[in-house]
Amino acid sequence: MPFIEHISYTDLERLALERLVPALLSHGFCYVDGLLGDLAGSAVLDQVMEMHSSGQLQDGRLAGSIPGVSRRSIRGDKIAWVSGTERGCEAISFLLNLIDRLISVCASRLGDKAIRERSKAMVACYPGNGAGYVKHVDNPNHDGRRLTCIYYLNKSWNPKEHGGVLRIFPEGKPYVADIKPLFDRLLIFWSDRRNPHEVQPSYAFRYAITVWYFDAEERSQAKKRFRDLTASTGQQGSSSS
Ligand SMILES: COc1ccc2cc(-c3cnc(C(=O)NCC(=O)O)c(O)c3)ccc2c1
Ligand SMILES: [Mn+2]
Repeated sequence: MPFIEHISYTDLERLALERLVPALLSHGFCYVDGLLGDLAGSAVLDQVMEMHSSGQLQDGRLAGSIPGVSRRSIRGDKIAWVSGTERGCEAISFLLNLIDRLISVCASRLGDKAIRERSKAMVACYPGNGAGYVKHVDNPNHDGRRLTCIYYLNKSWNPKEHGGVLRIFPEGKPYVADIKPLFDRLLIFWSDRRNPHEVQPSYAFRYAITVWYFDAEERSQAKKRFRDLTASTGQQGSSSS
């Protein structure tokens, strides 16, 4: 049996190991362009636009309401949650499967062996009326979300005209990172307080698909806290996204 001099990684694994993992460890965020290619990327875009035009995207909710402050002034997106098995989501399912494989390779190198599950995919459209999303942290209080992955779908996006830049304010760093929501771009960042971020006002339809990957231990602790809370207050626990 000849000695195998090298293990041939697939392009996906090479991308994860040589680009994504080093960037996540050093900067806490990274993005990849041309993830699916034009054909598959356009198939995902077509399915998202069909969801939008058929009225399947609803106003994005907030984790908690603030008296006297309109929800829209905080986040103006319209969203739908998909598992990928729905009819008309075949291309979205292909995308989710690819991101799952990418993250599973990364997780083993990020010291996060416990990343075993993720949220459903949040299909979002900022309607282009100047709405954005104020500066926030996705997971400020240990709800289990470890990585945020956002796949952008916006062809010929010009921030000067359309705005809609995602600005990340990496904790403790002297710079901000402005990420254009460009077609076939995948952005990955730590979901916790390391990465406060905002969506600047958008002046054209701005499509994205987001999935959050959970740290299994933190997620189960958060679910336990939620069960204890609802048991002690006697409220019906709402299903969390
Ligand atoms: C309680 O139910 C829900 C349901 C959905 C929720 C979605 C978000 C969310 C968080 N971050 C972003 C973001 O940062 N987007 C960056 C970009 O598009 O470039 C975004 O678009 C949406 C927050 C809270 C939610 C609560
Ligand atoms: Mn966010």
